[in-house]
Amino acid sequence: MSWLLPDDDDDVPYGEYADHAVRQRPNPKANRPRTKRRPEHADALIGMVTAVDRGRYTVLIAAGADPSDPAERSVLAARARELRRTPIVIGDRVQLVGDTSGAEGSLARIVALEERRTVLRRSADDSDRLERVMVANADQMLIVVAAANPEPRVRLVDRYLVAAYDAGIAPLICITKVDLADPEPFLGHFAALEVPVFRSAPGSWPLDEIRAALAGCTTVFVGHSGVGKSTLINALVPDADRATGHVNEVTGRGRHTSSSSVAFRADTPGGIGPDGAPADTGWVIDTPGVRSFGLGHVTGESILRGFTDLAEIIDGCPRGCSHSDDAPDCELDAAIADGRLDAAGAARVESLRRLLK
Ligand SMILES: Nc1nc2c(ncn2[C@@H]2O[C@H](COP(=O)(O)OP(=O)(O)OP(=O)(O)O)[C@@H](O)[C@H]2O)c(=O)[nH]1
Ligand SMILES: [Zn+2]
Repeated sequence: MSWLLPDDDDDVPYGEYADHAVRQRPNPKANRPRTKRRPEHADALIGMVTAVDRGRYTVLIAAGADPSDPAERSVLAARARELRRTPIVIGDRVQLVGDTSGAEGSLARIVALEERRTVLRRSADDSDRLERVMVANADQMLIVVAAANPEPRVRLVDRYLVAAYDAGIAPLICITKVDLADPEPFLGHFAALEVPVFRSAPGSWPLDEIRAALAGCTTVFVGHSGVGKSTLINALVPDADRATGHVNEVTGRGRHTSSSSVAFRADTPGGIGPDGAPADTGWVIDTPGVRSFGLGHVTGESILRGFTDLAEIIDGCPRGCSHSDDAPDCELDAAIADGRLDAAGAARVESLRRLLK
């Protein structure tokens, strides 16, 4: 598929993602008892990667995960040689052996990767079919966009939405700086998608609403530099200490004030997780390296995953239908014409077609 030019801004190189560009396929062996597959790692502990820095992984071992030491702790780890070509990213669940005490100077070893629930990917640019894994196991993507300064762009938000739908991650939008401009005309472009929207301004930050949405989930925050993403994360996670920058008056861009992806635990007091169980925390993943996504690896099929409500109609399309405006005999057109889709449904088709372009 074709895409407009990728974003104009300077992206940090993705050294930390550049391990090896392979699509992770569900591992058919993942459900077998671990002892059968890797007898030598039968007593491995499972932890979650919360930070990656030059070949060293910070892995959180949850309270109770280790019968011999039930305390929660962060452990520094290196990857085992056999995993050399496997990308390990923030959010990955990994098996750890070796010194998992987390003591000063200790180093554990990552010997295996658990199956991923979701994978957020990017390509270097839109013509690149190779993909890099950016974040694993995120449930949601919070797209942070400013009502002004920098000026919001529909196309950029569309691109984030495409990346989210492709990954099987539910999108949310937080529009900041609504003190500077009326956000509604911009938000109108996304109304048909029914993405939850939070409106934010100094003094009226929608922190309680955002916390409620974060509870029990892993949410990756994305946004153009200068939109106020770090300001928001600092408010949600007081000890995150994300550096906030200033928007350059001339270019409207922010400085790249933070440079590595990190997962933070946000308190979500009284929250309810997606499974209906009480959840007093949620994970926030900040991705400063991601100013734009190369979407060369994305297919129309994968975007359609975000439009399950249209799936039944699309089943009636001719084989190989692109579902675009000019696709002959696309069933979506028929459904609009005969009233199976109402005005809201038609608007949703229009949004889908914009994303498919
Ligand atoms: N007027 C207004 N300014 C805001 C708002 N939110 C953040 N800012 C300001 O916008 C500037 C950029 O905010 P940051 O939080 O550093 O933006 P960022 O998206 O994290 O940018 P990078 O750190 O470059 O990735 C700072 O000067 C903030 O104080 C808002 O709701 N209204
Ligand atoms: Zn079609």
